[in-house]
Amino acid sequence: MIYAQILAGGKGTRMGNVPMPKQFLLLADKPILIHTIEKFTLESRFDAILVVCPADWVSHTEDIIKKYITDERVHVVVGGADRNETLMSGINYIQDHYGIQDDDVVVTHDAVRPFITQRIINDNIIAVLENKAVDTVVPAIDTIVRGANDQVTDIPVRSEMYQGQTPQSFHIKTLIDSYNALSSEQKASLSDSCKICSLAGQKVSLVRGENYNFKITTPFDLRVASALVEKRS
Ligand SMILES: Nc1ccn([C@@H]2O[C@H](COP(=O)(O)OP(=O)(O)OP(=O)(O)O)[C@@H](O)[C@H]2O)c(=O)n1
Ligand SMILES: O=P(O)(O)OC[C@@H](O)[C@@H](O)[C@@H](O)CO
Repeated sequence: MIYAQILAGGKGTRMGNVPMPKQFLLLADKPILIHTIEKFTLESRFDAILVVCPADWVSHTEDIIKKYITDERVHVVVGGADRNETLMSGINYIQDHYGIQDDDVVVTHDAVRPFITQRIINDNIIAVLENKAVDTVVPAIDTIVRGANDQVTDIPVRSEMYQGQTPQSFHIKTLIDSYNALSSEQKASLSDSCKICSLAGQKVSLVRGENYNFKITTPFDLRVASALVEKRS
């Protein structure tokens, strides 16, 4: 089976003083989350599309899905305290509702990257059917500088530097085994799901993202996203 998992369990604290987690804010005529779900419903190879949201936003999430989406593959799942706990809540849902087979894979995506393209989804599906873990990246445009205590400690070669996006796609059994192999300190330090696999010694393949597939994190990002949507329509 090929699953999609949309990670919508965050609080959006960097968005500042807004009335709801950023994934539920309107982008033009509908919530950011709905734009993202729509892109996944266009892909017929997904057997199920899980939307993992905060526990106290389940009924709101169900309401907006009912309003905007007619695809019966979409299911709402309760997320966790951090992003990887949310990811694993979705995996537990798959285990409980469908069972996990040897060749099952999942394409996971941030709810707040609504400009994902069908090309990126397709490349992730193709890559994850041949590899255990896949990351979507764009080449670093700025030079990346490593620093500590107000001092430069390293300036890595830029052509080897990328910025991580999502989707991040996994062979599900490998993801579970890799996650279970981590210590609780390692789990707490992760800001990225592919790192689960790389810390566990798994190879992670790269798929080309798009600058357009940016994450809406701050009020500035929301203004850029709104301008892009308005220009398109
Ligand atoms: N417990 C969490 C935390 C984050 N996410 C999701 O992971 C994606 C990317 O994370 P980020 O931009 O960091 O979202 P937030 O954690 O909501 O934002 P912030 O860090 O500003 O609070 C978002 O779609 C967010 O909903 C999640 O599913 N579960
Ligand atoms: O570190 P942040 O909380 O901004 O983001 C966490 C994740 O969303 C991030 O790991 C993916 O978007 C891809 O790197």
